[in-house]
Amino acid sequence: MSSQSVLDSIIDGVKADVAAREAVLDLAAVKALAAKAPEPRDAAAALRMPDIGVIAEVKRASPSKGQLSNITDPASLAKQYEDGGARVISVLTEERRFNGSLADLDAVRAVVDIPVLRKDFIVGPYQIHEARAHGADVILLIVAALEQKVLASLLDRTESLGMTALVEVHTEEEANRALEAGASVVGVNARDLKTLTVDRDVFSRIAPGLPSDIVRIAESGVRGTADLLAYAGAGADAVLVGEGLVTSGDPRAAVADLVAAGAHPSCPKPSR
Ligand SMILES: O=P(O)(O)OC[C@@H](O)[C@@H](O)c1c[nH]c2ccccc12
Repeated sequence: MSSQSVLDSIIDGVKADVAAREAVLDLAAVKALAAKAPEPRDAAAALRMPDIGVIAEVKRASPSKGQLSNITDPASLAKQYEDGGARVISVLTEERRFNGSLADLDAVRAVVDIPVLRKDFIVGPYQIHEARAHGADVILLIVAALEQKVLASLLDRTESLGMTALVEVHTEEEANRALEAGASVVGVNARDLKTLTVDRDVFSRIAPGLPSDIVRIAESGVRGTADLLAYAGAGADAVLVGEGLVTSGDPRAAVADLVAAGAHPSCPKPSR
């Protein structure tokens, strides 16, 4: 058997799940639903605001840790994140490894006023229209999972539907591909999706090389304010936090702590 990375095996499952959904609701039908969805909220503008933004994630489980939190009411969790000062809510919709769903996305989008990110492994246009149909304002595009032409066309499609693409990279080469595809919001994931190891220094190696007009998001590994400050020092506009919030016991307070650290005069500020 050839050696399959974690990412490859997740993508195989996602493709099977997308095919099953598309057999029930075809592309034309999902496009029609997307056209009737509420207008997208401007996430790029939210992320360009002063101070360090917090993107708070609804994350039940992960391939590296298994179950993280028994989230029975994702809408209430998202509302607590919003009350704590989050700028964007991320909702994992991948089912097999992250135990998420589009129902979680629906529930969250209905109760918050800030932009919502559909966090999934996007492999083709169907999921982009589907994200919009379920109210997503932002979608994640993972460079490591997409060929260059596909990445560029999915980015175009995302923007033509009025949404923002958060383009995720883990290496300099991937960062160059993201820029070449036209990304304006780049996320540097400290977690290598092929091996699941976390290295927070990946952000400080890649972010300074990005053009100054690019919004820079530091993803993964934020367990407290010290991690936020370190990412801010390396040029982050925002941090994306999952595990640290869902395991905190008080999600509103945990977000509020991060937001306060990011607004403190001693915190390095985005240079734009
Ligand atoms: O739970 P953490 O370490 O705070 O990480 C959040 C987020 O960065 C992580 O969930 C993530 C980043 N990129 C992804 C891509 C797919 C699935 C999940 C992710």
